[in-house]
Amino acid sequence: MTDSIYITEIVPKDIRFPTSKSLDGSDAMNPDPDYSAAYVIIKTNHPELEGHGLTFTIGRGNELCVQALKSLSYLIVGKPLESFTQNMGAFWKMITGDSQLRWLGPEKGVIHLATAAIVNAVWDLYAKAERKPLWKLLADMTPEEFVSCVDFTYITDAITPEEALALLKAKEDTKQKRIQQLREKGYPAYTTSAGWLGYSDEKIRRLSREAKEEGFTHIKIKVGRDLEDDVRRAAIIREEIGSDMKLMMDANQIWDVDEAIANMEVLKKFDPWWIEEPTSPDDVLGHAKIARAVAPIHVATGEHCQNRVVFKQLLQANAIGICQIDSCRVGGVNEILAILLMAAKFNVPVCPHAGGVGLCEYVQHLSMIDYIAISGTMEDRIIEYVDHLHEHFFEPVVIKQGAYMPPEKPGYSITMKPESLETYSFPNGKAWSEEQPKLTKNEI
Ligand SMILES: C[C@H](O)[C@@H](O)[C@@H](O)[C@H](O)C(=O)O
Ligand SMILES: [Mg+2]
Repeated sequence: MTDSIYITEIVPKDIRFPTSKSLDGSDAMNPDPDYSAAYVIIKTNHPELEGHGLTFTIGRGNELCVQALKSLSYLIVGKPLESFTQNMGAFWKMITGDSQLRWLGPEKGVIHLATAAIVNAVWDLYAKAERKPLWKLLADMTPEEFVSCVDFTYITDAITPEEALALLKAKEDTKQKRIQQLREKGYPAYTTSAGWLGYSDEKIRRLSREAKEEGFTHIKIKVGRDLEDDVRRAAIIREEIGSDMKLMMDANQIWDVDEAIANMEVLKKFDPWWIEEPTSPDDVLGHAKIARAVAPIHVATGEHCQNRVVFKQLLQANAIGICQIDSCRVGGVNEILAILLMAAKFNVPVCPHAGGVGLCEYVQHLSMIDYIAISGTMEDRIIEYVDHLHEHFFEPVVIKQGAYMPPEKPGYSITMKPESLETYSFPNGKAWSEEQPKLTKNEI
């Protein structure tokens, strides 16, 4: 039905949540994030049909992404949706290929974050027009259609379209079984909500206990501000969760390479499953050195990995044991599919970065499509879950017994409620224009 749909306008919005007040989301590098979204609504000639998308930032500078969205909008406004959906790979190349805008990246930074918001909004619109959740839209594609969504530029030395096709064809016959499995049991989640760096020891203890009671089997803790603190906090969490549950650690880029190796030598006694972002996200060889030194602890990274090329190098250099795709750090669904295909070829499990605002809503679709059509397995795979801000979405994630249940409404699950968009609009929404009292230390 996409042929009669025209894109008439895009409406960008600067949305910010004052999460820094309660230190939700705090880590060694980012002590006081305000979870934010450069949000975009794609309007069409059908008033009831809109595409929604966002890119995640942590507050100041969100306006730069909003401006970049406006700059990109001329590439889609006035065009029929079908001109994109008939070849989604070509659509992505067009959006990232405007030479003047490309100069700002290429394919990295603010312009790429904004690209993700627009690309994801087009996928949301496409899925809504087809009346399917995004994961199902992709699951119903033939391997040929699926491969045509991917731009293989710069990655053919790691995976060719023919190899991708063979990989997808090998999973084709068993897709339905996995869809059924997902609908029955969901996709396992881990929680980061217990271990933010700004939380008190008592709060960490309580939240770890609650996470275990809620059925989570994996929990992530923030490290990196102070080694002694890390040891104390890890000991508290291990005390609460016991030795069966998996514990992951996230340093959010705070260490130099040798420092990461030395600190993990101390922290390894808590049996971490992975160390996430141990150093600069651009340092492929540094990650590889750390990975060799800390094995069998895995190195995980990706939330600040700027594009498929850097993911390719991380995989080629054996620098990561866990591939952490981020739904809007790279250029949206199409580029994610490229990374999922490469990770499957290199046999590296994908555990997406989520949390933020809207990231859980997004990434559940991506892990599900990885399971249904690409890797075909959930072994050593788990989706991050953070228990914040879901109430602002029309179709918030559903977690049952520590697992994400597949979304069933059409689209990419990212549509926010109008009242939330209004209240958290920056700087004039009520949440920002009315004086908010700061929380006291005890309330945190
Ligand atoms: C500032 C943010 O909350 C980060 O701490 C968060 O994305 C984190 O790295 C994560 O892995 O969830
Ligand atoms: Mg992280």
